[in-house]
Amino acid sequence: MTDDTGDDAGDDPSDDATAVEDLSVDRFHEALEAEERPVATASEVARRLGTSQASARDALGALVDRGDVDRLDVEADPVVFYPRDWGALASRERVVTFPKRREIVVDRPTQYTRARLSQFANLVDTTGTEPGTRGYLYRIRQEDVWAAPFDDADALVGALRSVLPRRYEHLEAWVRDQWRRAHRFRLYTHADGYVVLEAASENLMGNVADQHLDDDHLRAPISDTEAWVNETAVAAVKRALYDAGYPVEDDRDLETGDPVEIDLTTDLRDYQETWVETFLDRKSGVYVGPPGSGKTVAGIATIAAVGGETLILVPSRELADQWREELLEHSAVDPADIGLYHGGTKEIRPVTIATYQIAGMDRHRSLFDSREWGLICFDECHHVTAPVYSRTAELQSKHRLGLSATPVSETGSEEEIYTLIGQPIGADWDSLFEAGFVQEPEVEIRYVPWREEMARNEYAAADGRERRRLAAENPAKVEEIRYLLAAHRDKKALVFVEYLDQGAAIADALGVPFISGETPHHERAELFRRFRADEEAGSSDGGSATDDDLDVLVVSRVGDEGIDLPNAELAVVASGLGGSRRQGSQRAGRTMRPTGSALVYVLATRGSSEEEFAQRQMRHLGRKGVRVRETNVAE
Ligand SMILES: Nc1ncnc2c1ncn2[C@@H]1O[C@H](COP(=O)(O)OP(=O)(O)OP(=O)(O)O)[C@@H](O)[C@H]1O
Repeated sequence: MTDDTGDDAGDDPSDDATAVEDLSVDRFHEALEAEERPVATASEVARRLGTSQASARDALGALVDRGDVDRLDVEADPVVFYPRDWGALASRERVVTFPKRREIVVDRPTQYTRARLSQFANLVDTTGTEPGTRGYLYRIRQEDVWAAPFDDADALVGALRSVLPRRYEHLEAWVRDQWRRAHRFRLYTHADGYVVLEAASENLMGNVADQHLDDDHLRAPISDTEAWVNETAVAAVKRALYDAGYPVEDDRDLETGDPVEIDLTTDLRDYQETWVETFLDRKSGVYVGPPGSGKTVAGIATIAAVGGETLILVPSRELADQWREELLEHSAVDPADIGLYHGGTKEIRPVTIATYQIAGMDRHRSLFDSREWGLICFDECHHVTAPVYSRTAELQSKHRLGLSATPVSETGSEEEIYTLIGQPIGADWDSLFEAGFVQEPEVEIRYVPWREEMARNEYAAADGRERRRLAAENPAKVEEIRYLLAAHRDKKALVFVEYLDQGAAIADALGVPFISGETPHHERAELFRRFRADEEAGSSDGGSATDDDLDVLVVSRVGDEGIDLPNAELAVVASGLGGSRRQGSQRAGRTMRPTGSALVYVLATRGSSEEEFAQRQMRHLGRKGVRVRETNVAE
């Protein structure tokens, strides 16, 4: 271990006394800001404060003793210092920019700053445990710039400048470049009724469009910069150009819906108000929150605020009826203004609720395609299947709203949802748990259906141990694991399995390592080290994961044998429900940190003996005072 000593230790010692007295956490923070790094060595702090390295080190040592700053000794490197908690730095808002990474850390952001940032940046993470002391990490991604609700690049850059402490030329240039990309292609309706793709230059039409579009996407060129679009390929054209980095503006003319009068009768909670305001600003987005967090109610408030004809798409008829009831409960809408469009009922009203199934069918297409909806709301949007996506992508609407407990679709691609609906809004689950609106369970049992006919049949035909194994290895569990990891992407997770084949298959599907009894000891030790590494590395590189870090491990029984992974915050028990009760609660215990913030999800195949085991285990845990919740996963 090397200390950060010596380089300028010979400075005038009279500096030292003043520096030690002077160095407040605030000044340390200013030094970090100037360095554009979340950590700093004593030499760097000394340079920024204009004092000697030795005195800076002493002053930092004093801050460490007071508990405001932490230090990390990195082998063969100088010691680095970093604030223990961004939130403990000051009671006022603080914005630190890392322009190269296009990241912004805001400590105690005001509502204004959060609202502004949400227009052009994505909330990646929050740190700290108390709501009032949280640090917020935002990242500006290209799709955030593309979807930013501004009239022009100047207005967007103006918004950027209004929250950042100073100007960042490169960052602004990048933002302008991304903005430009999003305004190079446009679709419009020709006076004769057909759809035209227009490029900003001949070169774009010749190179970009030619390279990325298929022959059947365009019918014929109209000019050097315009082409006649095959009307069944509108969505495909939008998708292909989006993937090429050129999102298309859609200015097609469609029949305009009538205004709708709906008064909300329920008072929104603060966070719901923020969701709705953010949505109105952006005109599109996905409300992402845990089950029961009030997405439907926020959706109804959005319908009321938009006040235009609304199409609500839901996965099942039952949900269509439920939506109708919720609309009546939370708003003063006239029941005659709500139409149901599914199965035998085919009503189009100011607020129409239809199933995805109908929306994806060719013969109902014109009903949806021929008008411009004020708002389309995609409920449970992660369940939307690919054909429905391509169909609804062509639906024209002024506003698109998705509701989801996870932004990841069943095809495993969140890009799809972001492209077709909009950016996630309100993904900060922990604050909902903290505010007590939604109770975070300690253990949640999720009953997973069979999704593959073959697996279900095999199960039905088997017996004894084989039957138990097949229930344990239900392939639908893989999607469920993916979903849970995505919903908690900032948490370190362990996935426990009983069977080696299953472990290997899950690890393969997720692209993460699998540790079993067959894994050589040194490899196992190395993987555990990388899983634990983040906490330490987090302080030396500002929390961004290095290539070496592991966030997810699939572990077979060996994981149960007293290994110590204190930073695991999430456990998914994919199989092993036939095991002893002791083993079950041990698995739960493994991830329960002293703070009690770990979550355990137990997956049980619906209609199998796993269900019974899970319930028995649940009663056992319940008696021990553990909060347990049961959830049925939709088919
Ligand atoms: N602002 C509010 N005031 C009072 N009750 C509310 C409010 N928002 C939501 N609720 C209630 O909380 C419960 C959950 O709300 P809601 O159905 O909107 O959640 P959700 O996130 O859509 O849930 P799910 O994902 O299960 O569909 C409902 O009983 C609803 O009436």
